[in-house]
Amino acid sequence: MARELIDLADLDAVRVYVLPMRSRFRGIDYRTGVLLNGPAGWGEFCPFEDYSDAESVPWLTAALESCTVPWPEPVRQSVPVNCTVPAVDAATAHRVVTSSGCSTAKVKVAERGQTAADDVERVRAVRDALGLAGAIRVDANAAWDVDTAVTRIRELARAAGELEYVEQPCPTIDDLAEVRRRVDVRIAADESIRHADDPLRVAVAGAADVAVIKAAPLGGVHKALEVAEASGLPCVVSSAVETSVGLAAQLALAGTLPELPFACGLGTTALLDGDVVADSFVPVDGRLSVPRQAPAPDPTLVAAATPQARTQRRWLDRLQRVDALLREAAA
Ligand SMILES: O=C(O)CCC(=O)c1ccccc1C(=O)O
Ligand SMILES: [Mg+2]
Repeated sequence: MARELIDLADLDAVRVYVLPMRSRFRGIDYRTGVLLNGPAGWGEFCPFEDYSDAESVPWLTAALESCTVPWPEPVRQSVPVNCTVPAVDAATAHRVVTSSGCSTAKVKVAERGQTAADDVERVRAVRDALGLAGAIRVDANAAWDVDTAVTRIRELARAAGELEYVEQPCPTIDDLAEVRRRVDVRIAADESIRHADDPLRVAVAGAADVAVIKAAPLGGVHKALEVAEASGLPCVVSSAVETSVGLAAQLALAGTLPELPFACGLGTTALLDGDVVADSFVPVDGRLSVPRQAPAPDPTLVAAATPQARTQRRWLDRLQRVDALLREAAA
């Protein structure tokens, strides 16, 4: 596959966008990225601002894959998704769930500056909004040590009635394995599976019940499918809070996995205030369709999301530097 061989100068369009987040998420209030148009359509390059150029290389590989080669044949036409509840107050959490129409919710917990009681209240509100039939998973983004994780998971499981899984309670694989032995809630690995060259089967075996995979940081749909297979675990595809252009690749991945036993973390356009495509990927009855290619941005929406020249310059420079690294790696 010659997807990384396209010259950036040969792309038909390169557009920088900035969209506000509805609530602060992962410490950010705005999402920024670059939309690329190539021979096979559109792709999105949107590594978080704190990522190094080296860490951003697979994000560019994924974006170029999307605009230069077709995705593999999907095995399903739509996928169930969760709504994502940021570390907001209980009333807001209730609204987020109710307005999503999803029957699975992923709740952010262990946010810096908040208390265990804040998490319990948020999870109670989410259960109230979902009803007993809904599923609740929580994501601690590696914030806890082992003992804290064991205590908090038990508290949150009680508040939720039942937890479907807890995502990345602790930073290391060894910690995950120990927490997994001590609680009877499933453990999902997310941050532990960020690089396609992580020695997966060995690393995650015994430490997790579920693997969270993302097309962009793993270098695209094809690469992420290999990672999924190597993990030997049931997989959940989760977004990087892209626009609908980048989300399309994640949906292609979710549509192609041989097994999809859990809802995916792809209901995230709700986290953004706006989109760059007219027909935004908003879940209907808790599901999203699997597209065959990324949707084309709407010129009016892109114009409205275009930042000032300084921000454009910064992102185009970043794109050039990461592209240079990608070429070095391919040479
Ligand atoms: O999985 C979801 O519901 C939404 C995506 C999400 O939580 C996320 C989005 C960007 C970066 C990290 C994460 C994460 O899962 O930790
Ligand atoms: Mg996570």
